[in-house]
Amino acid sequence: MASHLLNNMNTQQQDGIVTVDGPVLLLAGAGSGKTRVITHRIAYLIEERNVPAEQILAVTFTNKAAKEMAERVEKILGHSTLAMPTLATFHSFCVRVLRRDIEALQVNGVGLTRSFAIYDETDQQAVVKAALKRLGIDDKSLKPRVALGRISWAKNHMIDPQEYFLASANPIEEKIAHIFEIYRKELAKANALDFDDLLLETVRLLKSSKEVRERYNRRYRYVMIDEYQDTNRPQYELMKLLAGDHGNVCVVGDEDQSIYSWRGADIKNILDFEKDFPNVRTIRLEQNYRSTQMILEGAGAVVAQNTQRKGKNLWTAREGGSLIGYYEAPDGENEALFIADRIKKYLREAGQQEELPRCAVLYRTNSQSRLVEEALRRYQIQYHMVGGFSFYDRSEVKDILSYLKLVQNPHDSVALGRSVNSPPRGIGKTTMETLERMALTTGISTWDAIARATEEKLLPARALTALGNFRRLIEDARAMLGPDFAAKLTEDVGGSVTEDDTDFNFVTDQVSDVDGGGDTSFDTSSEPAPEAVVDASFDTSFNFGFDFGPSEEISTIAAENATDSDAAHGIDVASFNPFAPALSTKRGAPAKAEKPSPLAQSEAPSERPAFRTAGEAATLPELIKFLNDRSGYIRALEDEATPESYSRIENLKELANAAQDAQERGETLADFLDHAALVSDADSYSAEARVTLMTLHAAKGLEFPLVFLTGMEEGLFPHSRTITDPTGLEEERRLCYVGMTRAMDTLVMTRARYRRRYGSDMPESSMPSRFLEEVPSRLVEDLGSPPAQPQFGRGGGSDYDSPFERRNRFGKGQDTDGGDRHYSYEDEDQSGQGGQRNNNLRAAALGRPPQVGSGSMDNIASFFAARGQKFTKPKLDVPEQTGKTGLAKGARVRHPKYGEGMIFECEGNGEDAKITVNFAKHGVKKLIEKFAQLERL
Ligand SMILES: Nc1ncnc2c1ncn2[C@@H]1O[C@H](COP(=O)(O)OP(=O)(O)OP(=O)(O)O)[C@@H](O)[C@H]1O
Repeated sequence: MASHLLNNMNTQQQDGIVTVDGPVLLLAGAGSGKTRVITHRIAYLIEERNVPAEQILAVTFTNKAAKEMAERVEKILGHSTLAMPTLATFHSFCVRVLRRDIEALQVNGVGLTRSFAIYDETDQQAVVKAALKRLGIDDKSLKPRVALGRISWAKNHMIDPQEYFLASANPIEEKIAHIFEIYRKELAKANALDFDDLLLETVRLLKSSKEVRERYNRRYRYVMIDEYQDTNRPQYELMKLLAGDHGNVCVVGDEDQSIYSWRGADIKNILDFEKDFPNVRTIRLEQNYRSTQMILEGAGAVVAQNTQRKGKNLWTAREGGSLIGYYEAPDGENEALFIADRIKKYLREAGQQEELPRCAVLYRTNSQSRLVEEALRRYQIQYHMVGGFSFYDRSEVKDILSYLKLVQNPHDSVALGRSVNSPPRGIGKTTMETLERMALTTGISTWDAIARATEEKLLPARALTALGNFRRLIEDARAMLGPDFAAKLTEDVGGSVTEDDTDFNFVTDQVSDVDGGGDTSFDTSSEPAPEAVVDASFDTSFNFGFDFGPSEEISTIAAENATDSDAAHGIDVASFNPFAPALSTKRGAPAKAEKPSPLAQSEAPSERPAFRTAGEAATLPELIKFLNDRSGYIRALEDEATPESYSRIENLKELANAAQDAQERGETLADFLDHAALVSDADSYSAEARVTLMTLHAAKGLEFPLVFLTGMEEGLFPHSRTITDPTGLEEERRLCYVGMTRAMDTLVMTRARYRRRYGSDMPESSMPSRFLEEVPSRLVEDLGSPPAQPQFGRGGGSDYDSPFERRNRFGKGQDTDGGDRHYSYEDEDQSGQGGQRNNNLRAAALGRPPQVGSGSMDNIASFFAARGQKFTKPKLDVPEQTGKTGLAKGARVRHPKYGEGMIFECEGNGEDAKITVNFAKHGVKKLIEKFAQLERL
């Protein structure tokens, strides 16, 4: 059937789009248009096959990919449909399923409820630490992170604590099995799941409940799984369960881009798909539309060294292109400066031609970003870093999120542990230990332990008062989510309540809400909210949206009315939806709750009315503001009165903004917390950024006209952990392939001959990555790497002797324009007289003129001048200084790295004044005064 959706698609792509019935394996090489095929396939199902959108499910790995897919589908369809297919990540899909159906797993009413919490790594660590303590294991002999890694490994392989114990080969493994068991029980008690559990519990649910499974199979008639090569065992099982009897499952992947074995991904899933579904149709996408032939050939040559692959003949019509660039810097700093220089040039040149010049600097490990960041700052180049310290990881944000988690699920013991004394409210370690012991011995949650301790007066009066206040704070916040809260508030401020307003119904089905689907198999009928119990003495004096007045100690909800059950407050926190109007509109299914909330509009807080319609609960930003204030958190930060504490306050305000955005998207408290938990590193990628820094893992799926692949050194890439492990090494090679194939027009690979490791004073010599050797030399151009130097004071010989260099052109490029070039400013290690003399000797040996002032600012300037480029001295991101610090010859100084020394010589004046210092332990160093951080002794 000719369809406009097949326009501009090659034959294989067309096949991939129209083959919608039965199992399909789409083997898609890098840049071969798999995202394009998936999105067109979805549009094809909707437009040409008249499949209702809500019957389509596409699962990806990142929120970013899911979002992009949704946008692309909408664009292809040329309109936004009321019903959209479900485009979700594995984890978010599982959260939706569990938020709706997890209670089907309960046995005799025992089991997790829909208001379960999601534990992130910090929460998990807290549980593991407590388990270690309980077992009397020193956390230095067994690191919590290690134990957690093993637990996660076991879960990803679907091994339970007992099986783990039976298979354990040594006492450490046995201990981990015990920790695993405690960990499992603690999470169950806290009504919490970790990330791995989200998948495991969904699989368990779909396996154990035929009714639930069939409902999802009826709902999702067409299932697509992206990045199938990265699926682990639970994801594989989930795929099979979702494929159901209809078998309309299309998996898309590239075995050469499988890079997540450390997260349990099993490359066999893709290699064996044809065995799992004997009637599978396999389609190979082999035309690459992204990269030049040079880049593709280079990447292909690298990955061809792997044995675990099906093999593809990836080709491109983009013949030629520039050679793959290679630069070998003397050290990490110079590597970074080289990159910054190239980027500056690229942005200047490309900026005139391309609409949006974009480039990426890719590295194997996050810590490599530091030097590149510093160099970019020196060059005043703005950059965007993916995977830095996430907003949701900041301690103050985590603290307030813990309060919110507790409002959602008071049995979340980790959230309670985090918030109970933050800010300090006199609840000491001993009190908490007593409560935890009580919880442990009686099998109740810490929250319930507080109630019991209060009832039975098991703790000193002071502790009980403090705990009572804390408990009331949470109860008050929970009460804000109850329907009667608004009526109460309205009465108190003299507002009028209409009859219609009083029977507000909560929308209970979050799965449909999020999907926007109207499938009847997902009954979205509203459930009436249970009666709310709010004491008549409820204090409404705190003024929502403005100033929250008194802190917790004068909360007036009577303690006796603060009960533990969700129903007691008339809220079902899992299904509670304070933003029903937005939601109902989205779903096109008007409900009684549609009456627009005055507070659901984006008014500035100060413009909001101080009352609301009865039946309306507080909004999410109001709840956050209430907690910020009544917990005393903001006040404590204000009291600190430091720039740091003010910036923390700003972060908390930003959290309220995030909540406002969430509200406008129609999200519930549970959605908001889920979102905060599921935000991942890769999600911070911005397509508008001109310069992006990220790890190779995060770069998956992206493309850039210019890509730098840095740190191409043995031990760094491939990572030292994998060097003796053939399987690990193959994965590193795939990672290299992923990195290289991100480049569209230009690929530059760099390495440093010497690199500082583990903060060592002396940089260590490195060997070029074996992956460099695997790129045929005819594809490589040396970008002017300076010749290897004998390294002075570094204890290592020249790596010119490396077997890789001898065998490969990498690292032995012709130094076409002569000169011993260093992108170095202080070049402290070589600026001593001896170093200079030997550099010049080396230069002479290579038939080049001796250098003047090697490694100094002037040298850089002359280097650039020699290349016919204008050298603009970079402005550094450091406070301007006069350079006239009064340091003179003979003065004694201390340097942060070189220790004590005496000034030997001072040259120049002003901000570029240079100082030569004779350091007791490190000899003579020439430093630029304004950067040297010298302390006068
Ligand atoms: N038939 C086509 N004609 C023109 N351009 C195409 C075609 N198919 C794909 N492209 C372009 O090729 C590039 C790569 O496509 P896409 O991102 O879908 O590839 P991919 O297979 O998902 O890549 P990877 O797996 O490497 O991340 C995009 O810029 C896309 O627009």
